Amino acid sequence: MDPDTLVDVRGLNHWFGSGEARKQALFEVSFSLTRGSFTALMGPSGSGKTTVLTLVGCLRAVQDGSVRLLDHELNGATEAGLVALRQRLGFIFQGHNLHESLTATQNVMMGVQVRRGVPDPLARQAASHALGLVGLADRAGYLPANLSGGQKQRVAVARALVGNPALVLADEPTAALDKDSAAEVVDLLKRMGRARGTTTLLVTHDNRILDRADRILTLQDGRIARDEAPRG
Ligand SMILES: Nc1ncnc2c1ncn2[C@@H]1O[C@H](COP(=O)(O)OP(=O)(O)OP(=O)(O)O)[C@@H](O)[C@H]1O
Repeated sequence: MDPDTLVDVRGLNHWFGSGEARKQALFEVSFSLTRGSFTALMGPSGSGKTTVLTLVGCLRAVQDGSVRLLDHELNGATEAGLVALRQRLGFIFQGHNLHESLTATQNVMMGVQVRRGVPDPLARQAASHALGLVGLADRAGYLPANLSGGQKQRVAVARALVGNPALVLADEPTAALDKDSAAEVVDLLKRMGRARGTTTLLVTHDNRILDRADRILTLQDGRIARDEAPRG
């Protein structure tokens, strides 16, 4: 695999259900992601975007085809191997998924503490730094209930990036946000990705994100229908 390639997906097929209900969701999907790139994954509802994201994110087992991530083949990998790889990724899901009983800092600390053996003071220091980067230093002690939607999503961004992941996978991170907050969150992801060399794959229906992506992959009925680089 090219050393600049972080993710290489080849001939990926995926099925859901069994017996008569068995339905193919992905058909021979192939693409690769260069280190440090910011890629939007587009496509109509049901086209397979989340399925691709969860397969690349080691959240489901690869059934057929090849997914190479960080020089590991996911097809046939053990659960322990998948867990270890998952710990090197950052996830941002729609609706932020913050723990309501934990402060912003504590939520972000969880992004460090998924890796065992990180002492509390170090995790806290990293979390404070990450919250500063997303412009929330003055909200560090707030519970999610006291933050706006955009602020919560920025906490989620900080949590995803705090462990310095090689790859950030985001599933519709701006869906619940107004135009300005959405632009802010995307710019933030992009800027922090650039600064740290993080690769980002972002599933979205949001057309506003398109002109910010280095590359747009479009899925249609489980197949890659288009692969565009907007700025050539
Ligand atoms: N757990 C599941 N069980 C059965 N079918 C599923 C499951 N998850 C997804 N599917 C089916 O697989 C196909 C792809 O779904 P997927 O969620 O990947 O699409 P998507 O492009 O992310 O859609 P959306 O934009 O609506 O989230 C759809 O036909 C969907 O119904």
